[in-house]
Parts: sequence; C-alpha cells; structure tokens
Amino acid sequence: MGKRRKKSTQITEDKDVRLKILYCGICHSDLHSVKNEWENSTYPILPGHEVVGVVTEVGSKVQKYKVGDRVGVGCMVGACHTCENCENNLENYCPKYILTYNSLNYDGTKTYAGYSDHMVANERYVFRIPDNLPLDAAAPLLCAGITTYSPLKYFGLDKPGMKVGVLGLGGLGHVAVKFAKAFGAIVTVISTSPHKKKEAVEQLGADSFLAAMGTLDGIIDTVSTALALVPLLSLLKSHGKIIMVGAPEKPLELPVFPLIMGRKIIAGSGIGGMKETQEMIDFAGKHNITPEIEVIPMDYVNTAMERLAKGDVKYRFVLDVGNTLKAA
Ligand SMILES: NC(=O)c1ccc[n+]([C@@H]2O[C@H](COP(=O)([O-])OP(=O)(O)OC[C@H]3O[C@@H](n4cnc5c(N)ncnc54)[C@H](O)[C@@H]3O)[C@@H](O)[C@H]2O)c1
Ligand SMILES: [Zn+2]
Ligand SMILES: [Zn+2]
Repeated sequence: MGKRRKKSTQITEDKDVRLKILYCGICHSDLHSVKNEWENSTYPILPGHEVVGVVTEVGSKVQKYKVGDRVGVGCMVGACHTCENCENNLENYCPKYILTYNSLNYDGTKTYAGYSDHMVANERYVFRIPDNLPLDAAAPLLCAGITTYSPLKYFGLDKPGMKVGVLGLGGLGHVAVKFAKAFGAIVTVISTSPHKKKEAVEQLGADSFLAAMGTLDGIIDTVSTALALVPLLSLLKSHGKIIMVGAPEKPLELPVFPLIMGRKIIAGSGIGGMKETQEMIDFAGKHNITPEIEVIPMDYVNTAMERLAKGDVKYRFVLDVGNTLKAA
C-alpha cells in the first residue's frame, strides 16, 4: 500500500492539483464502506471524501488554482468527460465515474482519499473554498452539502414557501435544513428522537418538528437504514416527492397504492455535478451556511466511527488532519 500511496500523491498529469489536507469530514458512507455494508468494498480502503486543504503544487496546464489556494475535493476524482451526463455537467451520473476512494483510476491503480496528509486530483474535481468559510466547517459541504443542495434544486423544493420535510437529522439532514431555509422553504424536521426538537428549531432554524398528514411538497430522506415508506408518503400533498439520498444497504418495501393516490413520486439523488458543487459552495459562502461540526484528532477516528454508528454526533465529525496526523 505504501508504494501505491506514494504514487497517488505525486503530480502525474498536467491538469492535476496537489493539496495538503488540513481537514476531512466523516460521512456515513465512509462507515458503510469500511464495514462493507454495501458489499462493494475492496480493501485496503482509505476513506474520506469531504477533503479540504491548501494547494501545494499545480501541473503545467492547471488554470483554476495556484499554490496557497484554499480548496476542497468531494466524492469524485474522475469521469469519462464524453458521455451525455458529463456533457451536461452531471459527472456524478457518468457510468465511468471514479470515486475518491474504493475505486479504480483509469490506469488500474486504486484511489485513496482524505484521511491522509496529501492528495492529488484533476482540477475539474477541485473546488474553491470562499475566504469567509472556515476550512474545518466547510469540509462537510463537499459531500453532505452537495447531496442535499442538488435534489432541493432539481426537484423544485428551492422555492420560497415550499413545505419541505427533512428525515434524519444527521450530517446530511442538518445541512438540508440549512439550505432549505436559505431557499425560503418552510422546513419540518421528521425525527424519531424527540430530544432533537429544541436544537432543530432553535439552532438549525427548522420551523417545526413533526409534519401533519398531507402537508409536505417534498421530503429529503437522509436515513442510513431502511425505514417504512408508507407513513412518509402519507405526509405528502398530492404530487409530493420523497427524495432518497440516504443509502441503506437493505431494499425498501414499496406498496403502490399510496403512490397512485395523489400522483406521488419517489426518487433518488446522488451527490451533484462539479459545476453545481462549486455553485453550492459559493451559495454557502454568500449566505454564511456552515455545517455544525465536532473537530476531532486523527487518533479518535475509530471512536468517532462507533459514535456515528449510534447516531451520537452533532452533526458531523471533522478530522483535524493538518494538526494531528502523524505520518509514518
Ligand atoms: N445519495 C448520496 O449521494 C449520498 C451522499 C452522502 C451520504 N449518503 C448516505 O446518506 C446516509 C446518511 O449519511 P449521513 O452522513 O448524514 O449519516 P448520519 O449518520 O450523520 O445521519 C443519518 C441519520 O439517520 C438517522 N437514522 C438512522 N437510522 C434510523 C432509523 N432506523 N430511524 C430513524 N432515524 C434513523 C440517524 O439518527 C441520523 O440522524 C447514509 O446512508 C450515507 O451513505 C448518500
Ligand atoms: Zn459522503
Ligand atoms: Zn461520462
């Protein structure tokens, strides 16, 4: 692994940017992956796709960045750039996309990611972090941010007055509340944990905590385990939508009648394209949207994973890689 790691930290292409990693968020997908819950993990895995840091080197043809710039890398580091999805700035739906970790580069080498000191990525997959956003709190935007921003926009839930439900108040869910509020939506947190009510309303700005039947235009479902859909469908108005971003390993049961009654929609959404990711980060900068984080040292990572599995985090762990990673 040492040899491959070394290779992945060298500038190999003209359009590559090397960054010194300072912070990396811990996404529940990291946990699914290290535990092989999706049954697609190939070890060794070096997780982390909410990566932020500072540019230390640029390839000869890099145009967007220079040494010293504050940047981030999200869930992807490559795609084919020729298919219909790529041509429409939807690299995230490219059939040949390359994930930041647990994936293969086109040369067959493995990708390793953010729980690490350095990283190299093509400039198309590198994002600029606005000066007013603290780097540690900006990290979760790279996955949790775009994963919730993109479906709110695509499914038309970004209009003032829309009644938006957010299911699961974890890393993704709490950012969904912040973006939906910034779009002017009326936001309801749907949670099975009554103790989360006070914070959801007072700290995150949600308008209410539990929704009444037939009242919501859309629900962003961020839950990491399989939950029943029927009670959720009953919360929707006619034409309401449930957008699944949570990625449980087990399938969900889908009775059809509650869909037919009211022309309701269940859809999925995966991160977002590179153009939209930069747009989301700039929007967060403009509206001062920062995730709520608990900054932790590298040697706390296993405890953090255990706490994340229990839902014991408010609301995102961020590894202080720059100050606490002791390179071997
Ligand atoms: N679609 C995408 O592109 C995308 C991107 C990032 C993460 N994800 C997935 O989204 C999910 C959430 O990620 P996260 O980082 O926000 O995780 P998280 O652990 O921070 O949040 C998940 C929330 O779901 C709640 N939850 C879990 N099981 C529950 C249950 N049975 N009933 C009620 N609530 C329950 C937890 O309490 C927690 O609040 C994960 O499955 C992750 O893999 C998908
Ligand atoms: Zn993620
Ligand atoms: Zn493509």
